Amino acid sequence: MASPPELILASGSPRRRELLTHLGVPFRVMTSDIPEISVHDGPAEVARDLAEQKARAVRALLPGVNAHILAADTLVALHDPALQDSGQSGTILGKPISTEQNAEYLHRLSGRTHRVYSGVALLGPAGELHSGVEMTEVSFRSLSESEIQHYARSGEGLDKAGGYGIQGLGMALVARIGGDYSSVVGFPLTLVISLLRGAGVSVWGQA
Ligand SMILES: Cc1cn([C@H]2C[C@H](O)[C@@H](COP(=O)(O)OP(=O)(O)OP(=O)(O)O)O2)c(=O)[nH]c1=O
Repeated sequence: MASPPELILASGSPRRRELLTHLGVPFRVMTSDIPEISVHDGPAEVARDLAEQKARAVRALLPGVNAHILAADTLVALHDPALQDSGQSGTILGKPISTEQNAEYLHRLSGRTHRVYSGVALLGPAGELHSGVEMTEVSFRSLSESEIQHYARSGEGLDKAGGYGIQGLGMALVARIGGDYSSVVGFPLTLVISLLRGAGVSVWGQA
């Protein structure tokens, strides 16, 4: 009887590792560098495509290994209707390169609603690829300059899309969210569970 495929998390994110641990499925972590892709699709397609690229990049490091490879990508897109006319709606905010840029992001998010997209890809041992995207709307309260500077100087936002972490100090920036919280943190558990079960992986005792 062939052993079942192992699960590999193609991510260096400690948050993704922690969230996957909640599902109780044994896994190991492997990372790779992917080329930043410039696609002209919307943010949902970019997130899905980057997740698929991450999974494929780790698969390339493991030729012939009997494994499911799980990857994700999270991005923040401005969405406020008030930005429509200025053409800014849909603008993607990646990880800030400095605390100054982090503060600039917070100015753009302050008092507005934006969308967080998390793409997830699961690449099976025979190359079967299943993926999906989860969108959560996040509304920031109106932030004062000193609050923006205080948060940017904390450094919490520097390794996070949009320059904030809802699971940390960033919780104090948020007025409300509409949708999946785990997706904002970077790993939409509902989507991950459905992809894993779809591939025959048992989660919480149910395949
Ligand atoms: C919006 C938001 C993003 N994030 C994180 C999730 C992701 O880790 C990160 C977005 O960058 P990603 O490129 O999605 O992921 P990563 O570089 O951290 O890790 P890897 O590519 O190896 O999987 O931002 C939070 O932790 N909290 C938040 O509130």
